[in-house]
Amino acid sequence: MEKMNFKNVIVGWGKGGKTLAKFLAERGESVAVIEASPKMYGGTCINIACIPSKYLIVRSERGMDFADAAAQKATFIAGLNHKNYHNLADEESVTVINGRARFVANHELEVTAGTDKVRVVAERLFINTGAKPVLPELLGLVGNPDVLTSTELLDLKEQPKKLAIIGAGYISLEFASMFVDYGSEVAVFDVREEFLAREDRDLADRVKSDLEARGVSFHAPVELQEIREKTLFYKQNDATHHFKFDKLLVATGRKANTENLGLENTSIQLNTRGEIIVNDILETTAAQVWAIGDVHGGAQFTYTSLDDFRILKNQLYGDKSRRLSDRGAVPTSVFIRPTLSSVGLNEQAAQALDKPYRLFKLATSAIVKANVLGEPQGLLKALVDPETDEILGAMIYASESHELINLLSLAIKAKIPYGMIRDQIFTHPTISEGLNDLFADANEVK
Ligand SMILES: Cc1cc2nc3c(=O)[nH]c(=O)nc-3n(C[C@H](O)[C@H](O)[C@H](O)COP(=O)(O)OP(=O)(O)OC[C@H]3O[C@@H](n4cnc5c(N)ncnc54)[C@H](O)[C@@H]3O)c2cc1C
Ligand SMILES: NC(=O)c1ccc[n+]([C@@H]2O[C@H](COP(=O)([O-])OP(=O)(O)OC[C@H]3O[C@@H](n4cnc5c(N)ncnc54)[C@H](O)[C@@H]3O)[C@@H](O)[C@H]2O)c1
Repeated sequence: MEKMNFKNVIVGWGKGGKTLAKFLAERGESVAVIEASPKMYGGTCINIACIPSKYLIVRSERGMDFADAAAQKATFIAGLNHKNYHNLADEESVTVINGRARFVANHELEVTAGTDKVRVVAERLFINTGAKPVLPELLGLVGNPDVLTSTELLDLKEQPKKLAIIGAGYISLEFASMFVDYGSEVAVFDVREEFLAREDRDLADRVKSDLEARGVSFHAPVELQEIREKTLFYKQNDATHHFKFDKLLVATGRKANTENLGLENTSIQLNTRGEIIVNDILETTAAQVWAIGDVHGGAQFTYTSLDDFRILKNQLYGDKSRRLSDRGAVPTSVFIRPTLSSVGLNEQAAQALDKPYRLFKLATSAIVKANVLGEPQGLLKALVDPETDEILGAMIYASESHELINLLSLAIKAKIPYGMIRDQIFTHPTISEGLNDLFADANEVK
């Protein structure tokens, strides 16, 4: 069997890994990137997750027809995939190896593509294999052609008229918000009673009632019983109900992609959730082997995978000052309508930590731009440290909050006192100028 040797090998074309590969290539180091599927050049985000979903979401909000949006999306994503491939493959010192990698030893992999096999030996190894959907154990789920994960749903060419969704997390809410805008009937089922459990109740309740007002129905807590062809049977309040669907989306979380990776042949250890154990600088339990992105657990975002790259770059070529533990508050955005974004501590987290806070609240309807946009629904909240005046956390449920939250994230990191944002000049009319008002004395909740 052919044996290839490289200084650096990256397993999986994830966000952090592809950025690292480019960086290493620009330094002239030999790099191999092993990717299981040509459809995934560029990784999960651009091919089957963030980008295709946001492409379709934006067009649903513009009133576009689903089939047209889906066709345009397919062309757009094919272009991104192509661009991502060439971004690495055209580098002189990069070798793209097509096939599924499996460890045979700490620094040796066997890569299989059809009947072809090669051995790849690496001085330094970076595991960036991402995550995959968790499927609940439910009779009739596996093998049902109308039961889909987000990957297959994003590939549909025709709009499902009736969409059932199992799970009420990030993926579910984004798809629910999008498909009601395309005109589908959407019903969401969750085993957990509490909606968006990590959010403060005032915000979560508003998100739920706004989605309900737009036509999404929520059923929780339910006990899922079985799926028979295009019908979901579930129990709620001791009675059995059913929902007939065209397509059913399973969105019950994603788990680290470590199965069948041959890690039993190495000293790379997993935790009980099957995630690769890493230390504060992303080293696994094997020397000269690192893990990047979803595969090592924690927050599952493209931008945290990218930040893993920054840590590795700093640790391997910089002043070794960056680590996971200095990442600070990671902002998040759920791309529903309007967007729900947050960073840092919310009220329930502050209370759990016994952390004193001053609370500021503003209804989105008080921001003129939100009314101009025709999206006055929503709420802004911020927590401030009573001693230092620093912002502890912010939650914005308003149009364009996915942009605004990054400004607040920076303010938290830079320890900017809230008064500076209250008195900052912002352009008009914008959603950002709402921050002048949010932090005004009159909006402090005593
Ligand atoms: C529907 C959806 C929407 C999302 N929206 C957002 C969003 O808006 N914003 C956001 O930040 N995050 C979003 N996420 C999460 C985000 O997509 C992931 O957190 C991110 O892509 C993880 O990147 P990664 O670097 O860990 O690896 P990935 O990008 O997941 O890359 C892993 C790669 O490894 C390959 N691979 C796996 N096993 C092997 C093997 N044995 N051999 C060779 N190759 C292998 C895979 O084919 C894949 O290409 C979304 C996720 C989903 C599912
Ligand atoms: N905008 C973004 O940044 C974005 C968008 C989509 C996904 N993502 C990432 O992808 C990850 C995965 O998303 P997700 O929505 O699959 O997971 P999630 O963890 O956000 O939500 C899973 C939901 O499924 C429910 N659930 C679990 N088991 C169930 C069962 N057996 N029956 C019914 N309900 C069940 C949970 O109660 C929860 O509400 C997210 O955690 C996020 O990190 C990010």
